[in-house]
Amino acid sequence: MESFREVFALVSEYCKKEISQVAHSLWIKDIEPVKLEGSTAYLAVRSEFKQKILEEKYYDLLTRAFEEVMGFPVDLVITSLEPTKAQAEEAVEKLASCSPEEVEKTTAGGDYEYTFSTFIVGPSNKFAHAASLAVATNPAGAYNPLFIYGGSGLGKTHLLYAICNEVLKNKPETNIIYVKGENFTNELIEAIRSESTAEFHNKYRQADVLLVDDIQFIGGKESTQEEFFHTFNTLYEANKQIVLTSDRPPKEIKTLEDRLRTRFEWGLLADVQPPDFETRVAIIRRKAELLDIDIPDDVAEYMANKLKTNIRQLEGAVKKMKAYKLLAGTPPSILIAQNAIRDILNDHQPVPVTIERIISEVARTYNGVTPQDIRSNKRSANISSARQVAIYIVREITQMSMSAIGEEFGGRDHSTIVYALQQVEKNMKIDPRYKELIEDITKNVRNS
Ligand SMILES: Nc1ncnc2c1ncn2[C@@H]1O[C@H](COP(=O)(O)OP(=O)(O)OP(=O)(O)O)[C@@H](O)[C@H]1O
Repeated sequence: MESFREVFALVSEYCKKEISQVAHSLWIKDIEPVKLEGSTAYLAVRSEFKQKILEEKYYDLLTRAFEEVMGFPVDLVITSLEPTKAQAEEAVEKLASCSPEEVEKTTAGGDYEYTFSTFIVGPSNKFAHAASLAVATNPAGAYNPLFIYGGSGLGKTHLLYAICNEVLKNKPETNIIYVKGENFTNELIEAIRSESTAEFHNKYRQADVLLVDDIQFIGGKESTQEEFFHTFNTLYEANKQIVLTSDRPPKEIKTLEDRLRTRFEWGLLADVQPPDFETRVAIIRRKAELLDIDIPDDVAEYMANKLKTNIRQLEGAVKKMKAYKLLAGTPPSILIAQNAIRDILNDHQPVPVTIERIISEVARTYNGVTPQDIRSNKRSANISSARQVAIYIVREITQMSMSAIGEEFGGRDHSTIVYALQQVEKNMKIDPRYKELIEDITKNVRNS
């Protein structure tokens, strides 16, 4: 028996080289080598789900690995065992440290479409929902533009896609363009670089419905705002529907040009707020249904009490419960919910903002300046100014030491960094627009 364990250790090693580490630790590592009878190898796993995955996805790999190790072809028989309590506890422990991507893999197939029918309506979002539905059933005939704003994970993107799906259902030939504010900027930069701005204009100005997610990202970016202004006017005058989302209302996007701000306010502003308790419970039930898992009422209520501000987190917790059930064989309970919620809250700690992100956000704001320019020694006024702003924001957000910042910006010394910080602080005092620009870039970096 011991020797079969040793054989399997080699098989496992072989597999490790062939697949990702995550896949290996999730599917192969815990396989129990039961016995070898003649040329048949018996393996056991702790759930039917794992057994199914192994049979469907890893059977060939395991067969190859056995043949490689044993020197002759081997038949595989994979069975599933009910987990013992200790095994279940161990699995819970292991799952607690799974990344969202790993959990995502185990719940793959539970995806649903972002439509109005999968959107749960409650007091916190009923206005935005009604406005979106009106726009979807009667594009450019209800509210134009529709501007939806609110915190992260509260359903703005879901509503945009729901509009898109509904419009296409009623009129499949509609030319709908969905774009993220950040990508609109990137595409424009690319179009300018490759001298294809005419195509860029045409693409956006031919939309029947234009949906822009996270429009706040165009704030402070001159040519993007200019371009968007003309796109907006063309579409609006041609009676085409425009829907925008943002993490804040137009008046709070400080670096948005006034002419855009007023246009964004021409139609309807609709906010989405964090859902109340009943809506949270309803969302958990609906997500559980979509993922085909039973969550008892007391467990759903417990979860709704703990996760209050972000629907993405509620959804994540339901997915975790499903993963626990599939991988560890443990059905939803308050205990399991506690684990799932702890993971979710840990997973959603703000991701450390990287210097890369700050530099590219600053570069996007300064026309004609690239991230490479910011890190370089070039001294043109525009580049130096962008570099100073990047240095200031890096210091603000990361609290890194001056010399560490100097290293990041092409080996500059401590005094150069101090000088940059002083310059930015001085400019912020004398120029309110400059100050707003810096505040907006900082917000964008933090919220992205
Ligand atoms: N009312 C709702 N009913 C059902 N699911 C919802 C609801 N609101 C949000 N969700 C789900 O929560 C998740 C996050 O929603 P979404 O991506 O739309 O948020 P967002 O407001 O666009 O967030 P961000 O600003 O961070 O992009 C999605 O999976 C979405 O389906």
